[in-house]
Amino acid sequence: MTHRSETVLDVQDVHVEFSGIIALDGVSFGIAQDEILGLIGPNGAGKTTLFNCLSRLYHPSRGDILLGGTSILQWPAHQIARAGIGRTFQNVALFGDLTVRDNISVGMHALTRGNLVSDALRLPMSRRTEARIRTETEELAELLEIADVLEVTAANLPFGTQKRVELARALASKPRILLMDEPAGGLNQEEVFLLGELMKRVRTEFKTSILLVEHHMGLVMSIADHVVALNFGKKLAEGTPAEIQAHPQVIEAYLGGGDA
Ligand SMILES: Nc1ncnc2c1ncn2[C@@H]1O[C@H](COP(=O)(O)OP(=O)(O)OP(=O)(O)O)[C@@H](O)[C@H]1O
Repeated sequence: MTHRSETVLDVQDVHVEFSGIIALDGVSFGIAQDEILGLIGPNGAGKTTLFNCLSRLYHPSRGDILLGGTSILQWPAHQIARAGIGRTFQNVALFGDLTVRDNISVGMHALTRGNLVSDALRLPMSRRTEARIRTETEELAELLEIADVLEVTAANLPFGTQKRVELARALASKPRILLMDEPAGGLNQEEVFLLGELMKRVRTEFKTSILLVEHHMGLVMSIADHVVALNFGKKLAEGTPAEIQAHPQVIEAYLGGGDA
């Protein structure tokens, strides 16, 4: 076992049931600071259900989820970015008719609040705030190698580029933890490799912990620091990628289910 630093997010004994089907059965694990944690498991293992609990779409019937020691279960889903949790979607959820610049800025507006009076009067943002958003948008675009398409309408971009725009938007709200739902889906081999490199750079530059739910084992095993394997709603194993790849029950779960 490698040493892991203090946890940022703690999943504690989470239990979710859908009219008799137990989707998660007492799952517990933690995500450390600046860590990329891969969450894997065969079809129906409970990955999406857990992801949806973390993004507050589902509410566990038992257990707790703590971010920086505070339960997130009181936060409504639409305020989760404010709580410090960013996310990307499996099929990319951008504002297709907005430019890349505006899509990224939207993520920053989630954090930028005027006071109640200026909100009520719908006063424009201060010039300083506008300038800051502009600079930060451009810095993010630079990092994610989309600076050359900042003024392009999002819907007109290739899927792989749209994914990077979505990642930039999620990072714009400066999350403590970033949830990524099958980011490799729909990408070719080279794009998956580039995505992995990008995620490592994001982690280093932003000090963001990343929870990666992913079927693409090559990606998980090459970039995750720590892996949690689920099966039938329970945690089967956790450890380094090498430990998980060699874990007899994990191998059995994948081979047994015919899912790789
Ligand atoms: N909304 C729902 N209503 C009823 N049952 C559900 C619902 N969502 C998930 N389940 C069930 O909960 C279990 C876990 O499903 P979940 O989608 O979380 O697995 P998964 O690991 O994400 O699978 P996959 O890799 O196929 O996406 C499955 O038995 C599934 O049928």
